[in-house]
Amino acid sequence: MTLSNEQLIQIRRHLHSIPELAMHEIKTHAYVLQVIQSFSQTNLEIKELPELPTALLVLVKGSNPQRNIGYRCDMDALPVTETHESSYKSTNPGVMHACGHDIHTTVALGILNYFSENQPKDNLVFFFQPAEESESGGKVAYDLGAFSGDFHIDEFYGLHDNPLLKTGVIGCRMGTLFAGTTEVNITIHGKSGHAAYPHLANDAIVIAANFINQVQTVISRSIDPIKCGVITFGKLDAGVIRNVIAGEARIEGTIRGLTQDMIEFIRQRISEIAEGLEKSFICQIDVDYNQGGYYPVENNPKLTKRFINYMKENKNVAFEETEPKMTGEDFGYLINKIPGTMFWLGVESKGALHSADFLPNEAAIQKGIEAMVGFLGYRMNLEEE
Ligand SMILES: CC(=O)N[C@@H](CCC[C@H](N)C(=O)O)C(=O)O
Repeated sequence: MTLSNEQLIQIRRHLHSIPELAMHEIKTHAYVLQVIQSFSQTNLEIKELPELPTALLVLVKGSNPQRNIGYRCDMDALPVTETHESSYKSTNPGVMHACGHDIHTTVALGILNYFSENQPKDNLVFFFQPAEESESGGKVAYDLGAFSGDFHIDEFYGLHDNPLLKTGVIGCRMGTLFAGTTEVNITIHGKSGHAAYPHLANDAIVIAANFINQVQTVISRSIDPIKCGVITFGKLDAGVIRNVIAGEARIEGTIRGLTQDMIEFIRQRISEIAEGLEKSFICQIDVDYNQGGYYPVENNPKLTKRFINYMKENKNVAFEETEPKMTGEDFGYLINKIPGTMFWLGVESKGALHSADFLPNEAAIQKGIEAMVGFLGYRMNLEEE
């Protein structure tokens, strides 16, 4: 049975009501599996990964396969408390689909549903991925050998929703779509003490303040202004009470650049600043970096040219050429290994990605499905040049 627009919206709303953090997508995985099991199973094969139990792969067997085409969606949510009131509001306190992965998953289910009813020519491999926001679920799956044998992938596609594009618009570009990122954790070891005796302590909060201010000069003063980079510290923990000097501070952040060279340059400058502060404040500063799978999202030239041309020429699709953005994605790792294209789907929300008032327009779901079903049909009928 082909899912109606109403059913797709119900699926999205159910997913929205059960958001789960990276690597904990247990209810989401069970629900997605239940939806897939309601589809015609004639040409479907489901693969689970015991070492990555919230992931799911589905093969749709083609009628005359020349290749395996992959389609990936991510399923995890964020530690954000939703502000919008609705009948499908998050039932998991403090967790919200604030990045639209509920939309991504529903679009993937819609495309899969279509091809379960209309056998494709090529094999299609759907990857329902856990842990995009952290912990690199895509990389973990790849490194576990998920995309091997019948589930190998020759070319890979995936989307991200975009609140700044009009609903249903497909956005893409040749080259780099998203930045590469690196998570950075800094622990400052000072010495705690009485608020009245600062000379007998070593205030980790003062060191953290200096560290944060100095690091901001990396972007404003160390990098070529024509190129770009981002350093955001989203979390700072220090101290226990107003009249005890903090002995330790912990800062968590993310570094972004459109090239791997830029990311490495920023890392080096942060380490140099930490070393300088260790000397000037006579303290110890540990800096840990973790890039995981968040490589720059570099679209494959041949596949992306074909994708963009199709979207531009299709009268039912509104296409926009987009600028690179500093968002990260571990799809960057997957398309570093397997040629692929990532694109945006406009969802026109006043609230930004990662914000408590993110409110995507659900009408984008059907548009995304139609654009991708159309593209895959076209791509499968092309003779390979
Ligand atoms: C699309 C999006 O918002 N992706 C996340 C990816 C997280 C990357 C990693 N955990 C980091 O923080 O560096 C993003 O924040 O851009």
